[in-house]
Formats: sequence, structure tokens, C-alpha cells
Amino acid sequence: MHNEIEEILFTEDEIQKQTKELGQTITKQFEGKFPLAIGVLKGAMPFMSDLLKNVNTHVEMDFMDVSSYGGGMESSGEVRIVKDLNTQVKGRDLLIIEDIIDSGLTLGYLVDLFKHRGAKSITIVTLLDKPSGRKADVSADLVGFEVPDAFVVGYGLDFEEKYRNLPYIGVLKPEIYS
Ligand SMILES: O=P(O)(O)OC[C@H]1O[C@H](OP(=O)(O)OP(=O)(O)O)[C@H](O)[C@@H]1O
Ligand code: HPA
Ligand SMILES: [Mg+2]
Repeated sequence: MHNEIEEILFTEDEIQKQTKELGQTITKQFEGKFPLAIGVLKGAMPFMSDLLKNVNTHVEMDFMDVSSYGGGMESSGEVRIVKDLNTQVKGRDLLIIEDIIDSGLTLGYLVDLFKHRGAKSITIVTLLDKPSGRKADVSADLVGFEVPDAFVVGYGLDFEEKYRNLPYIGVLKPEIYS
């Protein structure tokens, strides 16, 4: 698996350090509130797990499974709900947790949906931001790292459902996806 990676962009240590800082910021922002932390499956799972261990105030957790890449490298442009929340968002402070914002179509869809459902506030935290990919006018409130215009894998991010279990973020060797 590791020999299929061309370059490591962010090491496990760098991710852990950044995650700790994001956790501290979120702690300050939500102290005394009881936000609903929404992990966007599947990609956000490792980041959500590490991030929330660094948040020192009460949070409720829920998950939404949406998919638009179907395993490949291009968004179909159609966001499909695979699993909805179990929790009502009306009147709640939401913390949406993403692994990456690329075209922004996934996040744009979720923000519209949660506004429509009557969320009190929506805060977005993403481990990675790829501004060069943007098609929808959305941005995160908190960003771990900015990534260049490349398809990245690891730490939750997949190519054809593989590489999510890498402990770092990297770029695949071209022969893997060509
Ligand atoms: O900004 P966008 O272009 O919409 O891309 C970002 C979204 O795409 C990926 O999810 P994907 O649909 O691949 O599902 P997965 O998390 O199960 O891999 C990623 O985890 C984000 O949720
Ligand atoms: O660069 C990416 N890698 C993996 N999944 C993704 N989903 C959107 N962009 C990406
Ligand atoms: Mg994916």
C-alpha cells in the first residue's frame, strides 16, 4: 500500500498537531453550548475521531453518509444521501466535520439542507481545503491544511475505496489511477 504513494503531503505528526489546535479553537467557540457535531461519512471518520478527542466541552455526535464521487476522481455533481441524521437539527448549533472541500458541491448541498431544516448556526471544519477545485460558493470556517490541485488520499480519503486507512495524506503514483 505505502509503495503506491508518490509523495506524502502531510505526515501523521503534522495532522495530529493541527487537529489538536483545531480542537482547542472549537472548545473555545462552543464552551457552554451543546453543538451537534456532524461527521460526513465516510471520509471524515478518522479526522472526526481525532478532532473530537481534542474538544474539551460537551458535544453530541451524529453522522450523515453522502456520496458523489462513487469511488472515482471526479464528482458526479449529484450528491446522494446514503444515510441521514438520526437527530433533529432545528434550533441546534451545528459543527459539520469534513475531510476535504474540493468542488464544494457536497458542502453546499449540506448547508442548504440544514438551513432548510432550521439549524440555529452552522460552523464548518475541514481537514483539507482544495480551493482550485471549487465550483460552488462555499468555504469552511476552520481549515487544517490547504492542498494543491491534486487528487489526495489517506486519513479517510479514498481512491476506489482504498487508502482510507493510511495514517498520512499523500498523492498516488500516476500509474495507480491511469
Ligand atoms: O467538495 P466536493 O467536490 O463535493 O468533495 C468533497 C467530498 O467528496 C468526498 O466524499 P465522497 O463523495 O467521495 O464520499 P466518501 O467520503 O464516502 O469517499 C469527501 O469525503 C467530501 O465529502
Ligand atoms: O482529492 C480528493 N481525494 C479523495 N477524495 C476526494 N473527494 C474530493 N476530492 C478528493
Ligand atoms: Mg470518496
